[in-house]
Amino acid sequence: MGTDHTTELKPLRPEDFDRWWDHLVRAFGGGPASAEERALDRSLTEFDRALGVWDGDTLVGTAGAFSFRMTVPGGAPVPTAGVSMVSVAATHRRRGVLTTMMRRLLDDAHAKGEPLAALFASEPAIYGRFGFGTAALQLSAEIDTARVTLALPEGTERVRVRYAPPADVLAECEAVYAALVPRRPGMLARRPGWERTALLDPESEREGASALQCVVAERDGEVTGYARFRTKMGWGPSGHDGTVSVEDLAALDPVSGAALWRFLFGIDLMTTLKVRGRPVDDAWQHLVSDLRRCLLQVRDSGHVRLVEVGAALSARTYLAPVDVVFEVEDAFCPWNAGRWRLTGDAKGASCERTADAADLALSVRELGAACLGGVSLLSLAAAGRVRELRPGALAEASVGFGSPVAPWFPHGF
Ligand SMILES: CC(=O)SCCNC(=O)CCNC(=O)[C@H](O)C(C)(C)COP(=O)(O)OP(=O)(O)OC[C@H]1O[C@@H](n2cnc3c(N)ncnc32)[C@H](O)[C@@H]1OP(=O)(O)O
Repeated sequence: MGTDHTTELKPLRPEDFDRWWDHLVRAFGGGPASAEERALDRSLTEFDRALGVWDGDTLVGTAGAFSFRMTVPGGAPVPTAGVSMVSVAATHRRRGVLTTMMRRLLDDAHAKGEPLAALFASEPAIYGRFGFGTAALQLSAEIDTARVTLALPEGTERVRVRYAPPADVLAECEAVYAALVPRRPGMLARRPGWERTALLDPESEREGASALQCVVAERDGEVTGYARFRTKMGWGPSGHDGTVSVEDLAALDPVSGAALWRFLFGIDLMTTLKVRGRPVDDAWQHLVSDLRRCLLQVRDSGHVRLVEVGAALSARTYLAPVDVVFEVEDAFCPWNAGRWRLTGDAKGASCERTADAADLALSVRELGAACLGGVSLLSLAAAGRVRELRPGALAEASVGFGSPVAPWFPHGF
């Protein structure tokens, strides 16, 4: 299949992987990339879902999909194409190479029966045209731990926190991660091997910080949480001024989480705690004495596309009863366009084709933004992106689509 007169889209052959990966690294600025990362990416690449665009013998485009299952409101794991590895040579930009690759990736996901596709965007402006909506946000903070204190829940003192080499406790940490997957929309069940991405720790990317460190939380001898982090020493005019940067933290219960945060807040000689890529409703915000001194920032995280509207909306549950007809616009995946009746509640849902009059009109991008429960249809309507055609339908759908837990994408891909 050609993208223009000279280029051709082909599946990635294993013998072309190194060129393909080098192309991707160059498109992302050509920064240092370790042999370890290359080998891990190779092992995670699903060659039957990876694409290259060639101009003669020259590789000019890369893209691929990973087979995840993503949690939706209600807890169901929904097969999801994790779109990734997108790069187009600067010599061939803005000629439709990405568009051709996205066409193939979404057609393949549709043929496989995956109701959803998801991605992390290098630039949020790229993917709306392909029907992706910003479905999850992420929180960063820079906490002044010399002044901000924690109020700990009862029982925190019974949690033991111990250092462990990150690789030695990988299986226990992955078990904690897996137990958390059903609890939050956006969480990804992933194939074995993905857990190793958390261990990548090339010296060239540490910027003067320590190697990756890990502590686990234990209750009654069981691992109930973990934190992976780095420390970086600093000395200012008035003395110690070190920084702790949290890479990853997960806990099965409130006291295990509190014990891990207490540990991170209390490391001697450190005065700043940096966290990034956290859920917007992360619990530590309710433990701190002074949220203002935590310098919160929010940005987009996961972008979601409904590959199959009916299957995607019937896979989740709804906080309150919903019975609405959507008029959906979807120029890129026209099999979704038209009217769908969604009926559902907290127990389950169905979403079928209908000839009935529409209650709400919107594009598939708005459904992508709203489907994990983190973006309200009402707020999209306030921006003119959803139109209410039956009075009351907007409030009804907005409440139903909500989620008590903020959606969050646990890691990049
Ligand atoms: C999921 C991921 O992997 S995210 C990583 C994406 N990769 C990168 O950021 C690496 C550096 N950038 C690139 O490799 C390329 O510039 C890409 C992949 C972003 C775009 O590839 P191209 O082949 O130039 O895109 P293509 O020509 O198909 O563009 C399709 C449309 O998107 C628009 N578009 C492309 N890139 C951008 C952008 N960065 N910002 C806004 N719009 C964009 C084009 O203008 C075009 O619009 P049109 O249909 O109205 O004419």
